[in-house]
Amino acid sequence: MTAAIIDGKAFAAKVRGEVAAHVARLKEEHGIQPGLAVVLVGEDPASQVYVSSKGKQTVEAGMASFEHKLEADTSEADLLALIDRLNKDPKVHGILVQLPLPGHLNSELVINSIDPAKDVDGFHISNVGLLGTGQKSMVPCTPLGCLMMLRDHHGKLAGMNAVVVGRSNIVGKPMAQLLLGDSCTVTIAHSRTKDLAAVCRGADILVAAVGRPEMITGEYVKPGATVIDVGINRIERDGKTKLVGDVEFASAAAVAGAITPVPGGVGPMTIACLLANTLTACCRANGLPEPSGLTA
Ligand SMILES: Nc1nc2c(c(=O)[nH]1)N[C@@H](CN(C=O)c1ccc(C(=O)N[C@@H](CCC(=O)O)C(=O)O)cc1)CN2
Repeated sequence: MTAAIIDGKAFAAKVRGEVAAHVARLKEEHGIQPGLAVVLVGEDPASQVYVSSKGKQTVEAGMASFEHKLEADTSEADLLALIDRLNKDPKVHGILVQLPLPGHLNSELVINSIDPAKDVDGFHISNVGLLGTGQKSMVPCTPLGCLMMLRDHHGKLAGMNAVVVGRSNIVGKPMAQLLLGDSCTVTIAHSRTKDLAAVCRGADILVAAVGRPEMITGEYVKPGATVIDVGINRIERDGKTKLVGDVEFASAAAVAGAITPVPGGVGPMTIACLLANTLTACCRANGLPEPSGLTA
């Protein structure tokens, strides 16, 4: 079998187009412009690229972008004071603190200081609890992007066996909650799961979010399964730096029914869903109906 490629880049462009159309209507009919504030602490090169893409795509969607770039040695008190100002700013509907933060800053404390209604990353403990209990919340962008691609590919997901490899708070756990919300039978597997390959071979939907380059090979894939690769790993190969996922693409694609590539799969959906979440937060803040198809 040769798998169909799920084109995240094209799908993300479609989502961004839908967001932009909603934003234009919000402005025309209500005089409201959604605003997103992104906070970057330090100079991590990958984070700088992601933050700059976020700012560019926010503006392209017709939203206001507020970028706050802070020195790597910024104190926790100064960062919390900035978040407090953004929480109170009516022009700001979404706040995102780019991760990872420098080691001297307490990420949990910082994230939990964001107003949950403006927490467009969906990482605040209140949003985690709301999602876990099936209530309306802000949903983490990467898992939301994966869910959108899966729904687009399969239609209904009810009754499918889903295995999520990875138990991070940012991807693995919320991904499992979302799949459960769509009535999948969900297994969360991880580095200490016994016979991981056999567990994965039970999956109709296999989500790889382990953070280990190309760990999931074709041996882990059930024939015809849909494989979603969340990994973004930079490796050295043949003297060059290469971006690879957590899935060994060639061997997995030979067995799977559908697969997301890296790059061009889940990654672009992360920023598209950030824009969708900012729009959703703005609609909620103004008591307006939420855009359909752009939330979980
Ligand atoms: N506060 C947050 N921090 C981080 C998040 C997040 O969702 N919220 N996720 C990642 C980084 N990230 C967004 O911030 C992100 C990662 C990758 C991509 C992407 O489009 N990747 C491309 C490849 C780009 C490249 O060459 O590096 C792809 O996969 O095609 C977008 C956003 C960690 N931090």
